[in-house]
Amino acid sequence: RRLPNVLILGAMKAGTSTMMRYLNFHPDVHCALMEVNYFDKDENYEQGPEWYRNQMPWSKPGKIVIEKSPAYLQWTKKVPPRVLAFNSTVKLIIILKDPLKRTVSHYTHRLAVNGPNIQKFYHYVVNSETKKILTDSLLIKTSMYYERIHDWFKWFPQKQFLILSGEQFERQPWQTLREVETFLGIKPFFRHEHFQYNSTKGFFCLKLTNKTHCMSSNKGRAHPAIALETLEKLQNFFNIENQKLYFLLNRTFDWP
Ligand SMILES: Nc1ncnc2c1ncn2[C@@H]1O[C@H](COP(=O)(O)OS(=O)(=O)O)[C@@H](OP(=O)(O)O)[C@H]1O
Repeated sequence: RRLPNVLILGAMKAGTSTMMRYLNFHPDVHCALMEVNYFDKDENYEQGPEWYRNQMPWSKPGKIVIEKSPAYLQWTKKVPPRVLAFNSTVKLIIILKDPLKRTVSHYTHRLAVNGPNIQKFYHYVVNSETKKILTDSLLIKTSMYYERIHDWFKWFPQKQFLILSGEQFERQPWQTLREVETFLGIKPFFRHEHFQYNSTKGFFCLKLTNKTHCMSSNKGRAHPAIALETLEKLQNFFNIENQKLYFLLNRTFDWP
């Protein structure tokens, strides 16, 4: 077992599990298929690097080992200095998706995990007294990409990051995977003809041999209807956040 030389930091609900599932088929890659949460959870970090290594898959020398824990793009004060102390040359991948859609997906995830009796979406994202956006709520904090990535850029040079569009990954996974292959310096493996659109799921599935690999039913869930007023309020908030992100990265994404 070898320690990872690539981390997928997040964002939670931006397509990170699908990315890991696909990359694990690449002959030069081994992926840890569980989220290890080594750098964010103190009780794991305190176990030390040997513990971390033992959570990794078996791997052959010279291959790429990838771990992903989307919490690494949530706890961005604590995690980056720990990662720097671990490996200053580690490659870092981030997938971003329209922050409004990501926030609703995050809430949908909570509904699925905790049941229908949790608070309404509005109460997770807006302070009902001040009517201000709850920037400390994990649902919002995770979608504040400018802040999260800016925190990471304090510790690692930009050239160590690959920042991907979750929308492009959904529409043309073969293209996004080619970007990853180039970034990792591994041979091109995934091709357009390996992907079949599944109209029931509403997503592409990977077909390498005669077996088709679709994500399970907890990926690509139907989202609950959210009041238009709440969505507009959030969109106004994210418009400003997104502009800051575009300036930081010197590129735009196709979000409204
Ligand atoms: N091929 C394929 N199949 C199914 N789902 C796909 C796929 N590609 C991307 N997605 C999107 O991935 C979203 C879940 O993101 P993550 O895997 O990052 O979630 S998690 O953080 O690991 O819980 C998931 O979000 P929801 O639609 O809210 O379930 C999908 O939008």
